[in-house]
Amino acid sequence: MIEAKKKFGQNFLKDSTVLSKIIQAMPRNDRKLVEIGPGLGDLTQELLKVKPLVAYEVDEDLCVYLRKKFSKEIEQGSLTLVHANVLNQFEKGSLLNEPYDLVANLPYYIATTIILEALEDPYCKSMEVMVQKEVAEKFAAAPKTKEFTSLAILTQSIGTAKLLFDVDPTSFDPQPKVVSSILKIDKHKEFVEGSFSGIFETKEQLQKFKKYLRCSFQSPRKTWLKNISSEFDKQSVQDLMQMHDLPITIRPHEISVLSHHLLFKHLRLNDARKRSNATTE
Ligand SMILES: C[S@@+](CC[C@H](N)C(=O)[O-])C[C@H]1O[C@@H](n2cnc3c(N)ncnc32)[C@H](O)[C@@H]1O
Repeated sequence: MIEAKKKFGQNFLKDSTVLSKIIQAMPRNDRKLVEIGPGLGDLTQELLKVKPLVAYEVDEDLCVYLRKKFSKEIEQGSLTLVHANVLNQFEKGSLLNEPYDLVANLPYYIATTIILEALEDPYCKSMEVMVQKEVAEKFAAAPKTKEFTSLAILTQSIGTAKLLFDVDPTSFDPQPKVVSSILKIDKHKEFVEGSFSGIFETKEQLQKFKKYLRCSFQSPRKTWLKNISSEFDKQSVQDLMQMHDLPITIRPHEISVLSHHLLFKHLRLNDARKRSNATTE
């Protein structure tokens, strides 16, 4: 018998209704599938009925169990089981060297980090992941709500994020202390190889946008003007806000994703103009 290990965030999904709802919501296309943390393989078994997959599992004991359980599928090549810490794999590059969809019941202690890595992995085209409900709400938050932070803006700049449904702790063994949710993120078609609608043409621009967001939300209760003025000239920011009809009292979570893109673009242009004036003077 395999004991669940707390240190690896092991809560095994045992509810067949939830399993079939996850399968119903998964994308139907010709892309490869990746699962993170197959655990005892209940979700893996259902996924394999739809298409072949590559699964990353950190726990060697579970890998031994899974190699036996899926010996036929591994031999036939429909399941590739990789014994690895998925975070190390992201560090090396992508989870797969071709476009893929991610479906997983994520280990909660590193769920946010995994989603952020997958967001920036251009080969990952979509995610359907089980996470703690509060985490799903942060990624899928709507503007003007208190959950709408830099995390939601970054996510919704790269794709559409939706909380599909909640999952009760009783669906797992052992039961987690929190309610879980299925989060679906579909990347915008333009986000291919790090290029997105002229806003993030390069990986460097995406990093700059992340820096802009950190600055915009450094004190979430303060006004956006106060936050962003620590990095950019206050008068130019005020002029920009006037141009976009934004009240100077607006706070960062009250600004839409699109407006954040426009503000970021203008601030960068202003900066570039200033730098080129300085070199010609
Ligand atoms: C919440 S359980 C889900 C198990 C199974 N998919 C299910 O639905 O019952 C999380 C799984 O992720 C694995 N895991 C934890 N940390 C990991 C890591 N860094 N890399 C790969 N797998 C990891 C755990 O060992 C466990 O199998």
